[in-house]
Amino acid sequence: MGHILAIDQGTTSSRAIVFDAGLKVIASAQEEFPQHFPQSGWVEHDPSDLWATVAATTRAALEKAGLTAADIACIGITNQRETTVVWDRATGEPVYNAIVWQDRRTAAICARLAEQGLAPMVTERTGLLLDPYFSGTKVGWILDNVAGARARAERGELAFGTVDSWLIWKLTAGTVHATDATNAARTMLYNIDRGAWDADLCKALGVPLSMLPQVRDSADDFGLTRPDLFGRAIPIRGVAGDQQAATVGQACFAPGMLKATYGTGCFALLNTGTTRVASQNRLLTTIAYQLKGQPTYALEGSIFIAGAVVQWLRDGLKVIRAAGETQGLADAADPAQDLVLVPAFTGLGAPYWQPDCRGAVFGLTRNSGPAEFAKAALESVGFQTRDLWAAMQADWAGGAQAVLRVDGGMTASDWTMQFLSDILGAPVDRPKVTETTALGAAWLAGMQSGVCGGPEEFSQSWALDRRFTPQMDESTRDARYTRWQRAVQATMAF
Ligand SMILES: Nc1ncnc2c1ncn2[C@@H]1O[C@H](COP(=O)(O)OP(=O)(O)O)[C@@H](O)[C@H]1O
Ligand SMILES: O=P(O)(O)OC[C@H](O)CO
Repeated sequence: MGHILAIDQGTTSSRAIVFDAGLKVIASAQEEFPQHFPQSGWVEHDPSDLWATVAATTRAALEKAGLTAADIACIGITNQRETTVVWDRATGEPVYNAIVWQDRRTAAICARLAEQGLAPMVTERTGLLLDPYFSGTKVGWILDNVAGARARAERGELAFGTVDSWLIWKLTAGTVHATDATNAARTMLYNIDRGAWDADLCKALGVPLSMLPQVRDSADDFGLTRPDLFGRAIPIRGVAGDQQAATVGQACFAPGMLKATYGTGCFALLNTGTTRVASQNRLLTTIAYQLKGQPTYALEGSIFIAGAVVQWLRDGLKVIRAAGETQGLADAADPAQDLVLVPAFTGLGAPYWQPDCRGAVFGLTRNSGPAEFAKAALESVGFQTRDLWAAMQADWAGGAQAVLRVDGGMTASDWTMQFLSDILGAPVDRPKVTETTALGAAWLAGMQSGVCGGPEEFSQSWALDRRFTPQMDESTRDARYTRWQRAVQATMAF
């Protein structure tokens, strides 16, 4: 007893991590699953793959830890957000593949709803922008494109859930249909002021209220796992979307605290406390976490390409074999050249929200080669973060704290973290524990079960690995950022 199991169901893989009561990682297991791209701009997952990899990695992590279910006090779940699953309540069978957050198939639906004047209501009530990124239009698409689905949904036979709800349903043998407030806040169907599903938005998007899960706190009772799954029923006590779980895992509990997670994309969240802040700079307003019925809000900036630009150097340009090689190349780049890469491979996210523009490189010379490309690629991550940082500083009168906490796979790159600090003109803190997302989910569950202490005690356990401090002089910083802004404007104008 006393151990905590975190399930981290991500976009490309599922992971299970066993923590001890002191939140130290004991063992972990990870499994990738297939991505389906049935048409350009469409991205799907098979919900049974999500479930099978979660069940398998959970068993594998327990085995590696040398523990059984009897040693596990509770489970915390964290998940890729917005991804949409619709299933039959009686059979538990999905009616369609999961439509993934990256999927753009509902762009035309969003454009039509915008023409009807829905955008202001979406932003006012949900804190989001009317965009295919979120779940609402994906649910409508399934009901309108799967034969008989709408009629079945209207008869109350179908259930909708983000990935957390789907996993809870499977783990509890269909006895619990629930989600937490952070995941609900990403659906475009949830009123973040009233803390309830919004009947008007559900009507406008054609989603019957009967399909929706019950919304609970992020630390709450989400039922017991089927005893036969892991050998004993384990209580599920924590749930949060992955970027929110990382915010919690980074102990960003005080207003003004800010984290950025650098994986495939980058997601920055600024804690704005119990007051909701409306962005004037095209950031999202979201729920960072909800404890004891009280939501804590955040401003969020989402960048779609961060670590993915390094994958492009490796798999697209083939100028590196492994991500770690970028550092040596960037160091070797000709300082006289100043390539600017705008990695709008799938459009630009916050604060531009330009789904249709595509990437560009500026400043090429005959001497531009792999080293200059690598340097420009790593720098693009810093520049994009500065865009978010500037929007956050402008949006929040409280004044964002002048330190950025970072996590995610790409923070392994010291070069990128140093440039990030240089271009922000602010310290960048990398913690010792980089399993921040799983840690956040584990803590939520552990606190709810009484295994872990409250936010203050957890904050004290946050430990610094390395602080990067700005080395660039101010005029260089300003000149370089101005050049980036010109490059972005030129890319969007093309
Ligand atoms: N040393 C490194 N230098 C630069 N990028 C890196 C390095 N190590 C990992 N990355 C990038 O980090 C990303 C993986 O981070 P991870 O947090 O596992 O992402 P995700 O959860 O989105 O799959 C990859 O896109 C990879 O290119
Ligand atoms: O699964 P990740 O880490 O790519 O995160 C995806 C985000 O939750 C999408 O909003």
